[in-house]
Amino acid sequence: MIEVRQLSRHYGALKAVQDVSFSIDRGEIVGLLGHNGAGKTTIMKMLTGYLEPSAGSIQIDGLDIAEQRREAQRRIGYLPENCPLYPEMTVLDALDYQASLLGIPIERRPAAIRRAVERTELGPKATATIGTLSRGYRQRLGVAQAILHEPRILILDEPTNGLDPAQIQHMRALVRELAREATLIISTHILQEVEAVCGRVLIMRSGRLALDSRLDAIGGRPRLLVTLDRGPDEALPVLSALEGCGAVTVLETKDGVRRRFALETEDAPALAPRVARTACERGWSLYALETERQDLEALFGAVTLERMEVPHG
Ligand SMILES: Nc1ncnc2c1ncn2[C@@H]1O[C@H](COP(=O)(O)OP(=O)(O)OP(=O)(O)O)[C@@H](O)[C@H]1O
Repeated sequence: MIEVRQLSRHYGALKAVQDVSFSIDRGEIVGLLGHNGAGKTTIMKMLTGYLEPSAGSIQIDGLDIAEQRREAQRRIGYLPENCPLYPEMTVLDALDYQASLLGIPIERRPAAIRRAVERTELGPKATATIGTLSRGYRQRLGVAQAILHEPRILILDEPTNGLDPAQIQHMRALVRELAREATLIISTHILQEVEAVCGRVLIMRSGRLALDSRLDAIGGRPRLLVTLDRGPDEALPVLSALEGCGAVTVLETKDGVRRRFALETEDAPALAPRVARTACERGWSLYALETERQDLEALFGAVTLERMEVPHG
């Protein structure tokens, strides 16, 4: 659905985006993650046809954005980072104006506007002037403008930026709702944003794509963490002998009584009940039994650890 090949964009000597390639299938929700200045907005502007790449190609639904820009843009809805809105217009006027810019025929506009208002729950503010809206409602209006023409691809730049926690919850619910009918790319520097709504993450670092991974693949195979009231001398031989258990590592001693062990295994859900049964049979106290997963935060930290300067020249 989206094919990006060796995309680069330079601003003078500054290499804002360098040699980035990825493809996105229909129905995916992809988080584009990176520190400030990593190149996220530059990529989004190129995907939406508002900025020309210095090198590389972008295909949207099989259309080359350099050659069939208008056609490709018709398939895309875009919420820019600072969505420009006219404060003196009402919500309905703004949507009507946007519908005309999008080329929606006049007879189809009322239905398109009604549907966008319903989906973004803007009904109570439909006749309010934009200048009186809260930040949350303005963002919803930005999204409503982006979905008026029912695009197959939605690109949202920092959709929860500046929202309060309740507004963030609402925006996330809206994003999930929108994803039922469209492919979504969401740019953010907030990890929780990606974990809350995305199935896949692209991490940018200094203009380059540092990681492209499905979220459920992050962290690899989880270890089983076991907290017992037994020391390594007693527990290690028993745990290591359990069916399906690989190497066992002693992690730490908790309060002098509880010990934590990490069990490597191909199948943590199958090993967990064996550990519980064995502890019970031996009269050990089992304080905790949990699977370990390297989370996105750890990964993001590792991938973006070196905050490299954007190279010049
Ligand atoms: N029009 C421009 N002219 C010159 N440099 C620019 C321009 N737009 C962006 N840059 C620079 O390109 C780099 C990438 O910027 P970009 O806005 O794409 O990053 P970002 O990841 O979206 O950051 P943020 O999270 O802060 O929005 C930055 O160093 C930025 O200063």
